[in-house]
Amino acid sequence: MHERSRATRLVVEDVAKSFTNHLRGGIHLPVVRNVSLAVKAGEVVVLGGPSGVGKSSILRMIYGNYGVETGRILMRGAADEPFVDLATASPREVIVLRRDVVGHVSQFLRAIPRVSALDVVAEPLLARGVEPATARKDAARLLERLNLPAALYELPPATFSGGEKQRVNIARGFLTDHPILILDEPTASLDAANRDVVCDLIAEKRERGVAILGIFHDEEVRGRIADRIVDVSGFSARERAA
Ligand SMILES: Nc1ncnc2c1ncn2[C@@H]1O[C@H](COP(=O)(O)OP(=O)(O)OP(=O)(O)O)[C@@H](O)[C@H]1O
Repeated sequence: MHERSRATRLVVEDVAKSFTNHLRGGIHLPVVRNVSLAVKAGEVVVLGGPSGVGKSSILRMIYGNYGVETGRILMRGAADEPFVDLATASPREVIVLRRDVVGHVSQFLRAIPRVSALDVVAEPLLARGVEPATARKDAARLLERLNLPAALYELPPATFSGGEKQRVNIARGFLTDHPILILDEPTASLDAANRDVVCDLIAEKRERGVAILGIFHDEEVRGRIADRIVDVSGFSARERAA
C-alpha cells in the first residue's frame, strides 16, 4: 500500500484494466495491472512510458470515464475530508467529485454546438454557483492570458484551429480551483509561447496546493513542471516483445 500523509489527495491502489472487444469474438486485451501511485497537494506527477502502455487509460479511470476492473482510486479535497473511492462511486457521486474535487483537461475539446467559447470556459464556474457576469469576466481574463483573440470569445469553438480549441479547453480546466487536476497532454497542439503560459498556470496551481497528475510528451515541459515521473511500463500487463 502507498504511504499516505495529510497532504495526500489522490491514491491509486492496485488498479488493473483490460479491454474486451465483443465485436471481435471477445478478444481480451490486458493493458495495466498493479497500478499504484499517490499524489500530494502541491505536487506535479507525470506519467511516462512508451506509446500504448496505458497512460491515458489510467487518467481516464481516475476521471471516471473508464470503469476500474480491480483496485481502488481514492481521492479527497482536503486533509480533513474522508477519501472517496471513485472505483466504486455511484454516477451521482462521480458528478459531485468532478464538480468539487477533481478537474480535468482532455486532449481534445468536445465543443457544444452554438455555445460561445466564453460560455464553454465559464460553465464549470456557473455549475458551482458563481454569478454569470463574474464567471464570464474570469473566463475572459484567462482566455486573454492564453492569447486567444478577443474576436473569438463570442463564437462557438467548433470552427477554431486545433491550438485555439485546446486553449479554450485549458482555460475551462484551469478556471476552477479543484484540489486535484488531471491533465492529458494539454500542451500537445500549442506553440512555444502558449506552452510557456500553460507551464506558468501549472506552477501557480502547484503553489496553491493542487495535486496534479498528467501526461506530457514534450521533454522540455516535463523538465519544467514534473516533481516526479512514474513510468507506466512497470505496470504493463502485456508480454514484452522479445
Ligand atoms: N476504449 C478502448 N477500447 C479498447 N482498447 C483500448 C481502449 N482505450 C485504450 N485501449 C487500448 O489500451 C492500450 C493503452 O492505450 P492508452 O491510450 O492508455 O495508451 P497511452 O500510453 O496513453 O498511449 P499514447 O502515448 O500513444 O497516447 C492501447 O493498446 C489501446 O489500444
